[in-house]
Amino acid sequence: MNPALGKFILARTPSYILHPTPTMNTGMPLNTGAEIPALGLGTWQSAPGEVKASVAHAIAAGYRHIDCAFCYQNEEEVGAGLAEAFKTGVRREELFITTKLWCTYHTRVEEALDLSLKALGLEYVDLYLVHWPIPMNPKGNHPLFPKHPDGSRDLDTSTTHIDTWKSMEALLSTKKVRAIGVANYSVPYLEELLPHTRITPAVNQIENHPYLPQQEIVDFCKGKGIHVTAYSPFGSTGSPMMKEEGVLEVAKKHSVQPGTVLLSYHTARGSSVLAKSVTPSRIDANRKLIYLDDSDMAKLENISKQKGLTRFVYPAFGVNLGFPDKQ
Ligand SMILES: NC(=O)C1=CN([C@@H]2O[C@H](COP(=O)(O)OP(=O)(O)OC[C@H]3O[C@@H](n4cnc5c(N)ncnc54)[C@H](OP(=O)(O)O)[C@@H]3O)[C@@H](O)[C@H]2O)C=CC1
Ligand SMILES: O=C[C@H](O)[C@@H](O)[C@@H](O)[C@H](O)C(=O)O
Repeated sequence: MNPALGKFILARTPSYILHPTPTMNTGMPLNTGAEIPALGLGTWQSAPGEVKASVAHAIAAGYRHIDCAFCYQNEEEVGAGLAEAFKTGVRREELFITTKLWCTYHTRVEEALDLSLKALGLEYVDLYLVHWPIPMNPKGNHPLFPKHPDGSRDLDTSTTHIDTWKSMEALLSTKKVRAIGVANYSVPYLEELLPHTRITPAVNQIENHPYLPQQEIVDFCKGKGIHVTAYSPFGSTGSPMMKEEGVLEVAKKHSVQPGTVLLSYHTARGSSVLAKSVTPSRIDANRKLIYLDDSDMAKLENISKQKGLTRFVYPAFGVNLGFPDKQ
């Protein structure tokens, strides 16, 4: 097309077409050909007695993406919430369910998946993630969090996350997973893994918010066709980021709640995002996403430039996970 004509058309195209407002179920493309809904309900630290109702409420309110993990020890209750939703006529294929391989199961990948599927009451998950790239002793003093007498984590050094990935790849032919991916992978860990993969991870799920933009990972993943899902968008437990001044300013400008800004920050970057709540009114409020323009994003990006980086989730594995803020 003639460049001048292109410019003319662009100048007259309404901005809502150029920058369509994302919705909670905007599908974001994965390298498998499937799509992941922009917003997912988180279930970490959703207590027993609360999580069934929160999952059922979220699905009734329109959520289609639920994030789970074996180590959250609540998959059975999540499954009860899913069963409730199915009773109302929601079909399995309308949902996008993620769960994760826990560290003490790196040498028992299919066994771990089967345990999660049984608890969730599902025949398959849409996405199965390696929760952390650190294998832990499967025969230690605790099934999930084995420790040495000095209190340090009991790691399994007889295997590596590359071996784990090969077992993940083998799951695809079982039809019990639609896609496989990783979580908490830094650039150095991805660089170590990718030369050994037959299947590129579909997703890298990482902590992400204006206090921890992790632009280097977001850019690296984009270049490799790996979709980024952001976790702890509110700063995790107690949602500390909701009170951040820069976030409040952008929220005021758009007449929305700070949570809307914190969630929309990710869709503006092409990432999906997980928001945890067990409170019905918050589950409802978190559905709203808006379009943030370059000036909004610049303001949000400025927060960590001025205040420094904060990482809220960093379990004491006792190894260098390769994140620049933790060197
Ligand atoms: N792969 C991984 O290693 C990790 C994955 N994740 C995933 O990401 C999800 C989200 O991250 P998470 O760390 O849980 O934290 P979030 O950043 O989602 O924050 C959760 C906290 O925010 C509160 N909250 C939620 N919505 C609102 C609202 N509208 N107004 C005020 N407060 C609100 C919740 O309270 P309440 O529930 O009481 O309403 C809870 O205290 C997890 O649940 C999990 O699924 C998270 C961490 C690590
Ligand atoms: O997904 C949430 C987090 O990764 C959580 O599973 C870990 O932080 C875990 O509690 C640990 O101590 O290793």
